Amino acid sequence: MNIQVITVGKLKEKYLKLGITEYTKRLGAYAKIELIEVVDEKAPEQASVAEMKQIKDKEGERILSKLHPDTHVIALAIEGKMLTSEQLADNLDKLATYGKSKIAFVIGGSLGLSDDVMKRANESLSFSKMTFPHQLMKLVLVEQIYRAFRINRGEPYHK
Ligand SMILES: C[S@@+](CC[C@H](N)C(=O)[O-])C[C@H]1O[C@@H](n2cnc3c(N)ncnc32)[C@H](O)[C@@H]1O
Repeated sequence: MNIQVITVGKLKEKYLKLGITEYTKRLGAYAKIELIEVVDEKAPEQASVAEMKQIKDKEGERILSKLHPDTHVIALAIEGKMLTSEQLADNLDKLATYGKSKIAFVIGGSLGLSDDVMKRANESLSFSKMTFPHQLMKLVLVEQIYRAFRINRGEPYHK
């Protein structure tokens, strides 16, 4: 399975980089994982609704340009569907069974994902009703993808 994790902006915090690198390395035993960072747009402090839409649209175009037409896209969104780790694992297992070998998880920038990205997404996934910074979300996501593969292999993983 080829998994893309697409995020907006450059990851700067060292502690997040370390965690993401660690889980990406572990995931390498199960899948081909590609971390893609698209350039973010500078958002003014007091952006109008129109300016915010413009920013999300520009970032969205960059995200969409990274997606192959065959890719099954899972957008991370607060208002998306909440799953248990076992359900996420089952979801990935079913996608593989149906021949979906390209999966992309997409995380929005500070203003979230554009309407076009949400329309392109095959499903949306919520990690809770709380708002997480996008870079921290990336770390939690790669850990959960790793956990999903361990669950599907029946391998021990501390609860
Ligand atoms: C700082 S948040 C954006 C907040 C923005 N106001 C919104 O409502 O989308 C940046 C990105 O992190 C992801 N994210 C943050 N919290 C999340 C959650 N609880 N579940 C799923 N994704 C989340 C989403 O992809 C979001 O676009």
